[in-house]
Amino acid sequence: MDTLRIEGGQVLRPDMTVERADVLVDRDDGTILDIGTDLDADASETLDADGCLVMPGLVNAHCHVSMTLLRGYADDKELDAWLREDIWPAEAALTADDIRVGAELGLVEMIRSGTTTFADMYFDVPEIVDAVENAGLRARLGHGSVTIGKDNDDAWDDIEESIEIAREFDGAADGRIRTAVMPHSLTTVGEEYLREAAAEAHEDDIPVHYHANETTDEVDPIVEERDERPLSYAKDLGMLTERDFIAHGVHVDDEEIALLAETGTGVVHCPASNMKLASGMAPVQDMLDAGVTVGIGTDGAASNNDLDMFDEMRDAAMIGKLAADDASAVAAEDVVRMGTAGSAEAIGLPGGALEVGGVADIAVVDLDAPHLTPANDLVSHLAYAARGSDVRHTVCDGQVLMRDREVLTLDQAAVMQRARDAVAALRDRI
Ligand SMILES: N[C@@H](CCSC[C@H]1O[C@@H](n2cnc3c(=O)[nH]cnc32)[C@H](O)[C@@H]1O)C(=O)O
Ligand SMILES: [Zn+2]
Repeated sequence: MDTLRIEGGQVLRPDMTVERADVLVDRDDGTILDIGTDLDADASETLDADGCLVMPGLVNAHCHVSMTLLRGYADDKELDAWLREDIWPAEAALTADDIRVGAELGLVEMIRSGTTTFADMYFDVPEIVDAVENAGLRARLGHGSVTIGKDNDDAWDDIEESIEIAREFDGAADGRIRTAVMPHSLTTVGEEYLREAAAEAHEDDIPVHYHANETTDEVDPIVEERDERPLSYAKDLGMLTERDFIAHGVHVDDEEIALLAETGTGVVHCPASNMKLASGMAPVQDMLDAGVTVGIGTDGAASNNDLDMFDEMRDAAMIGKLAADDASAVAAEDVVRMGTAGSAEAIGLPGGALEVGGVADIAVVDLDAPHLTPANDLVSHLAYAARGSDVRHTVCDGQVLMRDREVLTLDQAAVMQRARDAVAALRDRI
């Protein structure tokens, strides 16, 4: 058997306790064979975890990965103006090659910061599928559709593309890639398109993922026009089911929180994006109390401006306390759970916990740093003090994607240079 042993570290268990243990991985099927001390099998490969914390790979549950190219391109604006004035015109000029290199840049960034799994809404998805397949991550990918401002034929074409992409690539990369149908949001996609997209997705057991209740500008028109809250509208459209997941959920009232809990719909909290675009503060503690499945996502790099899930967990804890006006809200354990198991559950992919028989999606965090000293509480450190750059090794599906801070599946320097060149050419075109 082809095995990998991660040895000498401390291991974060699903109940958020930490114990000294080695982890033995079956590289053939990508699962964890054993966790403990004195594992006797001779491993084909070892990773040194002395002085490190071995934790589940982080799960970035909402991203637009190729937006790394637009990092710092337009800042300091609220959502609607930012999208319409800056982002959508720039995205209209992106080529398939740009999408590819932007995705690879994002994947390098994720691997370097211990993210093994992500959910992504973008376009030119075949490029992203191929990049993910080669880079070795796990992902739920989809084509984001917008219908406002388009004639009926173009609108249906965009919806059809989302459905076809989802059908074509579900199960790609030996099952590491799953898909979702991804209408952009409840206000940028018209009612008949949303209804059809959800019906077609669910016919094939494919989830629906969309932005919802991100800003009051998005909520108010729905309430005015329909006299119902956005998530009640989404439920009528058949888009609020156990397999579906929404991004943001900032402006949700108590009834909508109850709907999310009842239907089992996942919510992806994106704290940095919500702060940067001044969208608002999501009532995360209220959602957790109601039993809603909550994960964490970075959103695109242009509204963050990085893909570091450690930053995101800290932001989630901080803004969660402010929103609840309670320093005990959204505690360290809660954010670490949300950034791992909560995200995995929300997007319907395996991972987020280190368990025998579970997938071997693992981040090894180097604790030998001034900002992680002393080791009073390692879960606290993951939530409040660690950074993506503390990650030393990253493993996904049993394969080592980064060893001793060297990314093995992508040529980091070449990807960065191609990204710089792509953006120089893009700026000339715009
Ligand atoms: N097919 C669509 C593209 C949709 S992809 C998903 C879109 O979400 C956009 N996006 C990024 N961050 C956010 C956010 O926070 N809220 C809403 N949309 C966002 C992103 O720029 C991208 O255009 C089209 O042709 O316009
Ligand atoms: Zn988004």
